[in-house]
Amino acid sequence: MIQDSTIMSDSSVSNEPLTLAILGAGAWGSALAQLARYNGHTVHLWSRRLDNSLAESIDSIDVLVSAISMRGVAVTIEQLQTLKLPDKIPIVTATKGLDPDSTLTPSQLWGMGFSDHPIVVLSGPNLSAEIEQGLPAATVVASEDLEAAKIVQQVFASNRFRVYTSFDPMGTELGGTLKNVIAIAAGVCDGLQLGTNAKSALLTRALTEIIRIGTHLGGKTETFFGLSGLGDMLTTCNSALSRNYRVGYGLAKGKTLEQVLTELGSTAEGVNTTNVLIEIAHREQIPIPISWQVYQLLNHQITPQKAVEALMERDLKPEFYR
Ligand SMILES: NC(=O)C1=CN([C@@H]2O[C@H](COP(=O)(O)OP(=O)(O)OC[C@H]3O[C@@H](n4cnc5c(N)ncnc54)[C@H](OP(=O)(O)O)[C@@H]3O)[C@@H](O)[C@H]2O)C=CC1
Ligand SMILES: O=C(CO)COP(=O)(O)O
Repeated sequence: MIQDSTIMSDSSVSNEPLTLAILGAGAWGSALAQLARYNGHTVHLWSRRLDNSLAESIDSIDVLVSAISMRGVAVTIEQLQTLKLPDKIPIVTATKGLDPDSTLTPSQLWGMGFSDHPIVVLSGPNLSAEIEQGLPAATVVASEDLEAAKIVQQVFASNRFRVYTSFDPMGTELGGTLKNVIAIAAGVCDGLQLGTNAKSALLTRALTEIIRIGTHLGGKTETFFGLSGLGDMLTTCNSALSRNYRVGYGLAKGKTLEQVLTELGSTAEGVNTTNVLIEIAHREQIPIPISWQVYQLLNHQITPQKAVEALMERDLKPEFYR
């Protein structure tokens, strides 16, 4: 029998200290910087607010990591294209969002902007506050270029952060992105105190919905059952640390969206993602009933209570189609 250690060991990837640029010094960029430094790597952390230039930050780096919110991705790619990025280094995208102008994912934008570089998606159940406390967590690094994924795996993997590789960047990225919409619904469910049965039904049907549209967009079914899919959905939908969950919870408690977002004071990607997702679903004719209720709620077209009623009163059907 082949031993697990035989399958896992990989001597082709070196453990030597590397130099990284991490773009985005918000909650996630800072946590990723802490993980890389814990492994002895040098990190140039860049954001608009910090007093360092983008050109200096990418000088002589081995890996580029983007942990910028969705709204900053396209503009940062444009800025980087005017600079000299070291040849062929892996570009890691850790953003969970959809671009409102093109409806593309961050990895698609990076791939179009830097077609000579391997693109690696990093995504999983990774609440930054828990990671910064040193609590154990796991994630996925996915790329069509396995060697690049293995380099990124070595950069971040440690006794507190377990990193798996995957060949499915689209599925990995969409799992982390689409669950933010469902986290808003989960926050509503808990804010309205609908109970554990309702929450389980919501999350289970939401997974079916994510798989329906996620596979249509190119993700693999099994990826959505993994860490970056179901795993991240469970984390985000069950934690008050999640900003998307807090959006839904606040709306259920009668706050306005504007009030909730002001109180959060940081990125809740699910709000923008919902709008873009509905545009994609209409274009591609894919039914996504839970996300549709979230969309109506965020756009002041329905109350939280009416959204629940609408989901409960849909046409009856088999759970699975053959
Ligand atoms: N926090 C978490 O637990 C996790 C977050 N993520 C994802 O990571 C991404 C970032 O989240 P997070 O760090 O929490 O968010 P924050 O709000 O804490 O930080 C956002 C970062 O994006 C930068 N940014 C925003 N707009 C622009 C712009 N127009 N141009 C350049 N930079 C910009 C900000 O720059 P500046 O500092 O200059 O304002 C800041 O560094 C999101 O997509 C999120 O879904 C993924 C996993 C875990
Ligand atoms: O993606 C996350 C955890 O994996 C972070 O969730 P929030 O953006 O909702 O805080």
